[in-house]
Amino acid sequence: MRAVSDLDLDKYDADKQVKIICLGDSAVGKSKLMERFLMDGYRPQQLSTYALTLYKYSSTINGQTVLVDFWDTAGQERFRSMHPSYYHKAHACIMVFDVQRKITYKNLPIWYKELREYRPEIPCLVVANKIDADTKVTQKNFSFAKKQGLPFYFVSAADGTNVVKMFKDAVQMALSYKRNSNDFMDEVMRELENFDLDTKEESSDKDEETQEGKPDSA
Ligand SMILES: Nc1nc2c(ncn2[C@@H]2O[C@H](COP(=O)(O)OP(=O)(O)OP(=O)(O)O)[C@@H](O)[C@H]2O)c(=O)[nH]1
Ligand SMILES: [Mg+2]
Repeated sequence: MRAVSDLDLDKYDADKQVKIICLGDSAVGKSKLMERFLMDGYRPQQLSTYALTLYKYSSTINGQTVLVDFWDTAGQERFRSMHPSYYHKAHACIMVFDVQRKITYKNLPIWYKELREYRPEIPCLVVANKIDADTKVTQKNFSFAKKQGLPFYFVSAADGTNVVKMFKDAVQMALSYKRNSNDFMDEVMRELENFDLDTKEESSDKDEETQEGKPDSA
């Protein structure tokens, strides 16, 4: 088994190579989302059976090939803390919770705090997964993302809803961050404000959180 420190992190300095990490409680669907997105044509490359999985993705954007490494872990999540090298040189973060388990939403501030300790500036997408399990859930107002000024996505790894859009945005944001440009991020934020997902408007100002920024378990 290779230790994370053995990985060649310098490669992420190359122009068109980005690293995107995934955070969130255990069983929210991080791995299933990656598998859903990468299913056709890209096979996950497993570096370690229990510590870290690296999913390789390449895409041609404006005639240029972009290489993306999606980092995914298992196991450590239960401590809600990652090894610093997990964050090292990451260009974007996908932060996932499970709409079926409120606690995973309430834990987002813990993940977000640690992310910002290591990577204060990188784009971070907030992802509500498993919306297939409850069609009404998209009417709920999960305000954490809005409060933090982060892009928010309702997705389902099971039926694929919004998965490609979310990942493609993540790649673009990572590239845009690498180029020190906020243009794409601004564009996405504008677009998501008008994004409808074929459902009703979110109307209520009600919050899923009981205490702002204070999860009820730590
Ligand atoms: N209904 C439904 N179930 C899902 C969805 N995504 C994942 N699951 C289920 O949730 C469970 C956990 O998914 P994983 O992708 O393994 O979760 P994870 O976040 O990678 O979990 P760890 O590796 O333990 O951190 C599995 O049983 C999946 O089948 C989804 O969109 N809808
Ligand atoms: Mg996993």
